[in-house]
Amino acid sequence: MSRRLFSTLSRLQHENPLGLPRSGAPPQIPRMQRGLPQKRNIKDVRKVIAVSSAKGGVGKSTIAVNLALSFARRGLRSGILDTDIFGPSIPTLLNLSGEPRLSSNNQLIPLSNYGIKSMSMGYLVDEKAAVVWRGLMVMKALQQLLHEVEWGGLDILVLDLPPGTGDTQLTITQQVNLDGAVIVSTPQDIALKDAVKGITMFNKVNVPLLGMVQNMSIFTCPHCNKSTHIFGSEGVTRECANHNIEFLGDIPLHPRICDDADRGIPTVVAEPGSERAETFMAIADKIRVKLGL
Ligand SMILES: Nc1ncnc2c1ncn2[C@@H]1O[C@H](COP(=O)(O)OP(=O)(O)OP(=O)(O)O)[C@@H](O)[C@H]1O
Repeated sequence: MSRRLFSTLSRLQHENPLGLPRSGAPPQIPRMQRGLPQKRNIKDVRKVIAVSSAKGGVGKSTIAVNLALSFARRGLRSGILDTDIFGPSIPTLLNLSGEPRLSSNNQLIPLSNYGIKSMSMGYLVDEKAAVVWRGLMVMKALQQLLHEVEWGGLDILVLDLPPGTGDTQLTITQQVNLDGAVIVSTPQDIALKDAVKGITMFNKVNVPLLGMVQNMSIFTCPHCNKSTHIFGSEGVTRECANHNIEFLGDIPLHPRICDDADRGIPTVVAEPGSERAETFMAIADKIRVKLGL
């Protein structure tokens, strides 16, 4: 972990983990700066996109990592930044672990696998430690993940956003110049309601919506070959039409996608010739063209 991040977090975490005043000592909380922070570019990165799903568990990280890998397969210098402080998935999905090294100017050096660079809170702290973090610690950690990583020249960086439309998502959209956002949803009404919240948030902060991806839309039984729309079929296309957003593609519910993710070899790498991998590639191509890459 970066020395600065280490020292700030340890101070906040160990001296006063819940921010309660101690007798005789004021809480060790850094002063907040007044006003909104300035939006900044991420250094040495040409295009930055966010993959978001206001609802949890709909496959956002799976899609984000497969998109980053698809960009790399097209010859782009690609990376992924896992901004989920409380439940980072990227270390598992890329089968990576260990502490990142520091560059000579004290920046975190990304960990790489399958031809993409990655950074995640999961490399820096034990997941159990972050669970008790207060808002300020989360914001501080996030700021460092966003602006203290030495990407060393990327064509595209995919930000894997945590679920929701709260503080973390707003901080990211307010602190980073995003070139666009991709919304992931299942076709289920309860997921779509949250997806619409995500659309509203990105519209409010003037981040262009690159499109929506429908995940887990169809399941084909390997025994009888019958296809079923477990969560419905048209939900995402309907919301795309309602909000004038491009429908980017449909990923099926398939046990191989889940198994490959769990063993740290995402679909695009594990079964590159499969229809599923081709779908990820086709979605990445649409995004690439929209971004002019
Ligand atoms: N199309 C799919 N077919 C089968 N399993 C899938 C598919 N997409 C995602 N999964 C599985 O669903 C689970 C949730 O996926 P994932 O972690 O990508 O979702 P998420 O939206 O990022 O979740 P979180 O809210 O925790 O960030 C994982 O076990 C993943 O392997």
